Amino acid sequence: MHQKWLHTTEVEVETINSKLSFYIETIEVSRLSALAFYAAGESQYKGQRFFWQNREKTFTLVGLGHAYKIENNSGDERFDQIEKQWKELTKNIVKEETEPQPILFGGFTFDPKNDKNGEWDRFPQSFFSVATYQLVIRNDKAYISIHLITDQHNSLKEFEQLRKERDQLIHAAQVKELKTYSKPLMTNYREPFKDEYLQTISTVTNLIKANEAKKVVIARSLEMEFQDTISSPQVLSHVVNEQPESYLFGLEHEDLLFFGASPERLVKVENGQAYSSCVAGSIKRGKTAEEDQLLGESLLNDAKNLGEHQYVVEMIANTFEKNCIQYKVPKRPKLLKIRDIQHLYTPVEGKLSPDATILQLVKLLHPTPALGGVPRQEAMAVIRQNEYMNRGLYAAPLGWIDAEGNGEFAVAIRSAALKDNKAYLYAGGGIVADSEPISEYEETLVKFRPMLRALGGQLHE
Ligand SMILES: C=C(O[C@@H]1C=C(C(=O)O)C=C[C@H]1O)C(=O)O
Ligand SMILES: [Mg+2]
Repeated sequence: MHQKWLHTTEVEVETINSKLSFYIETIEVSRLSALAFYAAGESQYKGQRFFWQNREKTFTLVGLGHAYKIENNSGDERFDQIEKQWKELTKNIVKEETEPQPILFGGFTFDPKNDKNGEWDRFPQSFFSVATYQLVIRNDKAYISIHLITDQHNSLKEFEQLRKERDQLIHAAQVKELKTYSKPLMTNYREPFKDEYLQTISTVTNLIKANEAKKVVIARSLEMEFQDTISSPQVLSHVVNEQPESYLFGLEHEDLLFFGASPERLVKVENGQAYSSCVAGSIKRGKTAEEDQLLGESLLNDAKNLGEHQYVVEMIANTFEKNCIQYKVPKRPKLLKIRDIQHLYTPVEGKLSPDATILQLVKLLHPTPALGGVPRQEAMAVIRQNEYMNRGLYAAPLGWIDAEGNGEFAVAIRSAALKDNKAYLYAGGGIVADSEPISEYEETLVKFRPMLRALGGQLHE
């Protein structure tokens, strides 16, 4: 395979606690499957990998190993802290010398105040890393960067070691390129707290009718068990093959893999331009083109769904109003059609004010009323009290930033957590005054489908 050396750089870093050196080397490789590169890290870097692909499939990112972790359990301060530490680490990086730049990838959990135990117990409130091996694929070009961040002065030997390993990983990825993966064999399927969930929907509609909130998003989980422990390239390969119209993501933390295929952008910033999307209001896809169109039209005219949607538009527009020099919001929603479901969709776009940043927008936007509710604090309290699970990263901001202020975060829905031979799938929906328990329940079944399919579980048609 063709390889071209691009740059080797050393940057000094001064953090509050220490002086570090940040070594970066990037090569361009002629052609590489992102998933095969991820799979090549199976023995050395299991538990320290990530995978990301944007909706348009113009940007793919894979990370193997943690060159540096930035994590915290700082509640409301967590966004500012991540931003501050990332700025410290990358302050001396000169863009022109390090293209593509080092990327920080990770997520913020949905609600730091949720203390329910379960699969998320060991996961911090914010978890980000710079990968030891970073693969970026964009404009049909693949770049692999080695990152070494160390307080040792003479690291040439260590760096030489990393170069050797990089070449082995590339070789292993080429060997694995055409590998196909089977579906896991499911042995058990549970729908925990189904009756409680139905009851909660009535409780919440009553709270809303009594004016205690206007909208609250209530979610639930499914549990599946498998004959064997599932590898994360195995599930990711199915997601990649089956969900072309979504953000695709996988994030490993110790023995947990969180993965999914979300249609929903929280925020993207590119050269000072910010983009968000209001996605709320749902209906299934039709079996024929005609039925699909009729369903879509009924969604566009349905008062309950338009109500759910409008709360999101108001809140996101408001945030752009305060953080942009100019911004635009279409008057009416369009349809966003993905494999299993169609949604009401309003894109929002604006030119960021000079002092606004992507992480500030993440902090202000999360959770939008598409995942939390209105008013925000009241809705969060209702969720904490009424949901029978800890959302962890489900419905939370997940994505990346670079050293220049560019980046993108999706809302991590249509997602699941995988641990050993068990999977926990998550789905919810926006509850408003006229929501009905059974139709909300059915809406969650449709929303579970992408992950059920990837995991080889039965589909509730
Ligand atoms: C909460 C989820 O989805 C959100 C809720 C929607 C709704 O209630 O109509 C639609 C899209 C998402 O913003 C989920 O998929 O779990
Ligand atoms: Mg809904």
